[in-house]
Amino acid sequence: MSLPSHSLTLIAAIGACAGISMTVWLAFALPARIAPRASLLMACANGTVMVSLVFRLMRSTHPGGALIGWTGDVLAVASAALLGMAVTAITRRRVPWRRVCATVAAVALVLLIAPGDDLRWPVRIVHGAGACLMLAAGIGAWRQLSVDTKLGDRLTPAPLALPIFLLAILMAVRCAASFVLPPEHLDMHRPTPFNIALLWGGVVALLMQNATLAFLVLMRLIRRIERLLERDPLTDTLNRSAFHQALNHAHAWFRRDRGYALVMIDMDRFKQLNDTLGHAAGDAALRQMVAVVQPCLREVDRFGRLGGEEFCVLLPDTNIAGAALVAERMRTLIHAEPLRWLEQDWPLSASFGIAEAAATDTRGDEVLARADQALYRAKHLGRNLVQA
Ligand SMILES: Nc1nc2c(ncn2[C@@H]2O[C@H](COP(=O)(O)OP(=O)(O)OP(=O)(O)O)[C@@H](O)[C@H]2O)c(=O)[nH]1
Repeated sequence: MSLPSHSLTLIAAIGACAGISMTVWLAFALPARIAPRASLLMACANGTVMVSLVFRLMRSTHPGGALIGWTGDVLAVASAALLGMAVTAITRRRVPWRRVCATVAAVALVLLIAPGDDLRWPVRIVHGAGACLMLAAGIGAWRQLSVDTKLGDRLTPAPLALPIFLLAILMAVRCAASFVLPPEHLDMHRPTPFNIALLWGGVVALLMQNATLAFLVLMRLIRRIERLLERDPLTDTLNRSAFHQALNHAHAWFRRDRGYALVMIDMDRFKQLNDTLGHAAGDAALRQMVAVVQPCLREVDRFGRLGGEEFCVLLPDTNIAGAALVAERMRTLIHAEPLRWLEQDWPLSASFGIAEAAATDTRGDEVLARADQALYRAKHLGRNLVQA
């Protein structure tokens, strides 16, 4: 029976895929500086795959070179560890450097004391450890993608974690094969159907892994750009256009029987603060006000800056009585914490106007206009007040 391809061609294909991927990830990490930490780890992982393949091939051509074989094996485990760390870097923030380095060092030590003349031992140790590392990375990626609400609203974790699990399965299969197959069949040079199938799996898994990680990096980038487009840079609340979008969305739901209320907030005598303490103090007061009222809000509430020192909070599923309670709590908290600036305290306060969506409102802007009128009344009645 003629085999579909020679194993050496497939090993070269894995090396070429790893080399091309390494170059792309290096371009991501260095000139483009896109997710530099994860990209650099992916470049190192692919580079290590390439170098380890060369060393492990040399083991067959230099059968006596125990050090060559050992280096190739350690690099193979290191490549699995680096791939796992890259996945962690892109899905989580903290990479467990110490734990992974200790695992690779322990595997290197075990490989040193294992019988060098029997290929089954390095295959068991390298692929057993590699499978465990990839499994841990896959589970970590799955968990993180399941709880990551920023990505979770668009992506499901299964297709993203799948290539990592595929690599873990391939490594586990080769580890298991070392208990069943005769040692000479474990040499990947030999074009046995098992080796060919495993090598094809390696090519596919490597390509899928790189494509998935690149996709995740791009998703993060898109999220960051979207965030920059919708956020106010000073206070990190929604900017005017993003808030209006949220308001229109809430009003569309209101027509389907989901009420909402608005709370307009305007800092009192802010011009005086700016003129006395300076613009930087004014900016600090705005940031402090936002930080102080944030704990009063639920996750579904939307907080936006409409301009200057004027803000608005959208409270879904809330009536006017609920909005009054929230606004009163905010008012008390703002007033309780003066701005500490250059060793002096400046009293802060804000006025509030609240309104609830009514059946006669055709657009969200009409509710906003009512909240604005209520705010005007609060200012007119002496400030530091909530008005409906
Ligand atoms: N520091 C700072 N000041 C701002 C910002 N945006 C607007 N302002 C200032 O906010 C002040 C708003 O002043 P007014 O509209 O007169 O309001 P006010 O002094 O708070 O008076 P009342 O609302 O009636 O209590 C102006 O001096 C603006 O220059 C900002 O981003 N940072």
